[in-house]
Amino acid sequence: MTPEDPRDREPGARADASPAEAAVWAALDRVKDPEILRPVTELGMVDSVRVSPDGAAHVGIALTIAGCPAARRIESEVHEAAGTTAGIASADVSVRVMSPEERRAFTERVRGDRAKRPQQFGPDSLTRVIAVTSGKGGVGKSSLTAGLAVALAAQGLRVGLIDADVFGFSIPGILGLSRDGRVESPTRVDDLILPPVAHGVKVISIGMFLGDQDPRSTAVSWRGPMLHRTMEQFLRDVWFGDLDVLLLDLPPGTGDIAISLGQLLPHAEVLVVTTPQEAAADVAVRSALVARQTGQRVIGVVENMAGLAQPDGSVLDLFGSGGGELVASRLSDDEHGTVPLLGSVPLSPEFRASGDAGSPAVISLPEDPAAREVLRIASVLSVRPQSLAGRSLGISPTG
Ligand SMILES: Nc1ncnc2c1ncn2[C@@H]1O[C@H](COP(=O)(O)OP(=O)(O)OP(=O)(O)O)[C@@H](O)[C@H]1O
Repeated sequence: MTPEDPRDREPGARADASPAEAAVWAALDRVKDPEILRPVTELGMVDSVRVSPDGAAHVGIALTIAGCPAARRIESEVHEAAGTTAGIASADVSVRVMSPEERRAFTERVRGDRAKRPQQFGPDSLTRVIAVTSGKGGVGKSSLTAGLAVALAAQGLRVGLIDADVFGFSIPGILGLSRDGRVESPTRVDDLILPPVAHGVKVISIGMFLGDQDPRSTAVSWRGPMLHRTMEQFLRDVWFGDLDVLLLDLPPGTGDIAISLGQLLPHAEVLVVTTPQEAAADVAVRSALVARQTGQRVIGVVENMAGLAQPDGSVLDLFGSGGGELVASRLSDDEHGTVPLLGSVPLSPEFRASGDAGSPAVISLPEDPAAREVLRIASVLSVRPQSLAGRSLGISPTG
């Protein structure tokens, strides 16, 4: 046989496909790995496609691990894609687990050769990094960070979110990745850590690394060096792929994490969340000044928990008013320019309830006044601020 002899080729391989098989391959091009967000065909996960004369499609796939939720989802989406291809009467999918060699090749295909890999989010990275900070706890920083991340992803941006609030990690709950005391954990393929994806956002949280411990009753009481190492590992070993935006939910205040992240990500931009309470302004300003000391740039202030609309049309300013404006003006000076108040998110019981239910209001209740304001702030953020006025992020929406 000559090398060109078709009988030499792998049975079911794409190069050898009949028209019906080619149609199934094309349908499988649209099935994406739910964590890597790239087509399973491109990732080498489809072994073979065969269509018998009676229109039955037989698809063989190779997964890194079997039985995990992502694996079940890939299997069912492959089945659905093959079964609904025009001209296909029925479909079955056979699944096998990759060998260690195949897994190694897979991880290299995903992130490139370790030695040649650039540092994720380093100075040359095109990813915009936005750290969200606040002076006090409980001002809604995590809720806003999660809402902004989901809203940016809904605009078609590739978004990652690191929950660096080690003492009060609440992002998995808000994004529906935590149920009955169990937090969805990242998938590990050898030394590749793949973050779970929620509402289009790749999410990593300290709450995902507690093993069997219930996050509701587990306290992370680590000292500075341990926290620093964890943040370093999040930035280095968790594979986010090419992102347009990485959001970081910082713990409130000016502690070890804020300083570590300032050192690890000196080019990050900082968003300050505060309440309308003027008395809270000092502490919010201080959290922004720590970020500035490490070279980060404060791009704006968001006021949260502003006036609650009453049924009679009046507005109840539960936490006073003017706090956001005050923080923005205190952070504006000749050296740093004007720090804008990017928005004022009202109190909304529905916004809180949807966060508690793990279903962010920006998706489940986009007409809610708080959700609407978060969506508006996200659209302001997706255009570079003042110094590069009007310039878009330079990215194209993902399909
Ligand atoms: N605009 C809003 N209207 C009503 N409730 C809100 C609003 N924003 C946040 N909340 C609620 O306030 C509580 C605190 O919010 P969140 O956990 O986001 O605060 P935080 O600043 O991240 O707190 P910490 O940093 O201490 O973890 C949550 O129950 C959240 O649902």
